[in-house]
Amino acid sequence: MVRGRISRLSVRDVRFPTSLGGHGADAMVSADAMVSADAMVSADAMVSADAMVSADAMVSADAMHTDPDYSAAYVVIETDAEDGIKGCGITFTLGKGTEVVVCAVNALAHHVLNKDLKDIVGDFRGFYRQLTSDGQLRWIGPEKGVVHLATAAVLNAVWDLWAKQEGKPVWKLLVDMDPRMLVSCIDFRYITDVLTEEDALEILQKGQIGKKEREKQMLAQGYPAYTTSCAWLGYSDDTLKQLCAQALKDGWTRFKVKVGADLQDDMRRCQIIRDMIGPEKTLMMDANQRWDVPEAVEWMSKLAKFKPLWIEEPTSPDDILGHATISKALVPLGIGIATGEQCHNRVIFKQLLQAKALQFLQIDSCRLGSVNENLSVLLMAKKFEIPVCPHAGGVGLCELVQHLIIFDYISVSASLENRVCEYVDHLHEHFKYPVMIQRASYMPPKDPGYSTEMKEESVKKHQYPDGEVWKKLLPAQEN
Ligand SMILES: C[C@H](O)[C@@H](O)CC(=O)C(=O)O
Ligand SMILES: [Mg+2]
Repeated sequence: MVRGRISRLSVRDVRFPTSLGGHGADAMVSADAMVSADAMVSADAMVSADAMVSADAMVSADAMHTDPDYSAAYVVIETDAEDGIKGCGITFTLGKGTEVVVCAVNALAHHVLNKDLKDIVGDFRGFYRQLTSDGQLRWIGPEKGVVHLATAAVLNAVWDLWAKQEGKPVWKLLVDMDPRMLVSCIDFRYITDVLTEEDALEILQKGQIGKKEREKQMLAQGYPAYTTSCAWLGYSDDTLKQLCAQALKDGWTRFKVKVGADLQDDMRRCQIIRDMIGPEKTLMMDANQRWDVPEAVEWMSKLAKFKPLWIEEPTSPDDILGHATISKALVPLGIGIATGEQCHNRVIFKQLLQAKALQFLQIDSCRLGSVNENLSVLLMAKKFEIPVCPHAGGVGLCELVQHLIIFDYISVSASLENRVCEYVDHLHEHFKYPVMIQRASYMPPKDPGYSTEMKEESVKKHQYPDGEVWKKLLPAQEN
């Protein structure tokens, strides 16, 4: 039973210095500037202040994410109910970006404070619309960029609170929810030309057939995953080989490699990985928006010999027609286009689908407007029969998105064909309910909530700029 009035909202800037080990880097970092990847295995194995590399030292002219300190704007909402249950929400950012998102969360807070949770979830579409239509904040969106990341953090906290009060993990809350209620959480504004409320209801009603069996299957086998942990651009060949060998030992069969900085370097690294994983295992490539459209086609035609399943983010995430052109050129070579981790909202996804611009759709639990907007994208993907292969990694993205993709399989897609969810092996130790991977698959979480709650000691230690970790690092940065 949903209860309580939201009495408090707090938001904190939590940053992990992952860039020190080259983790998460999708841009080349000069060898001199690099700190050994081994130095940064966990937050506790912190590198010393001397090892801190200034961002400027790493940035090259065509840099993408050279120094990604994985970070989160971490929102906690409390209610006046006696149960003391809190809702925790995050959105994923990189370093400095967090302080901007924190401001936006504070600017949105008045929409949540003093609201009854039952009124929020009783008209979730209306509440979503209220947050995304704030008369003044809308101008710096709408439904995109910082303000939308902030919306995601707040709504993720609301979903966590709701699921915790119901005593269910979010995936199960969604699976058990009546299709009409699910539909009532979605804002269909701007997408009714491809998905109406009636279409959504029909898809969800069809999804009821065989639901119990699929739930059992998920609980027994989990949802298939691929790993991005072996081949960040910041890793040396030796680190790549070592991580790849370990991943093979651990049973991984699908691997993603970062490409796009230097063709000869890509050729060498892709050859190393193919040699290690053999011809049958799956290889994906990720360019993180590196190329212009013709360049993407040309570059990928050269990497085609390594048989990638997809090229991810070949160009600007906003260039829908550019993606369509690339897709037309590369699909005959057996390479699909994957994109979504920086897709602003459901409208961009709608157009990517309409333009046949992607073969794999990558939802992101913290970029779109939480579960609400992700539901609309899952349903559109189903309508267009495009497999959803979520973006995860960062900090907490695996924890959240597993709920969405497990729900998608049980209640929407009913298929595992060509579907796989990203996994990155960083920072899970900071979560109270970390993901569980078995046999290279996500095992459905059993704890109530959205797996968003962080350990308080981790938050305290990594809070920027006054957490213990940053107090040690910052003086070196200032020198
Ligand atoms: C900056 C991030 O690490 C980004 O490179 C992640 C990404 O593209 C992915 O996981 O895919
Ligand atoms: Mg990517």
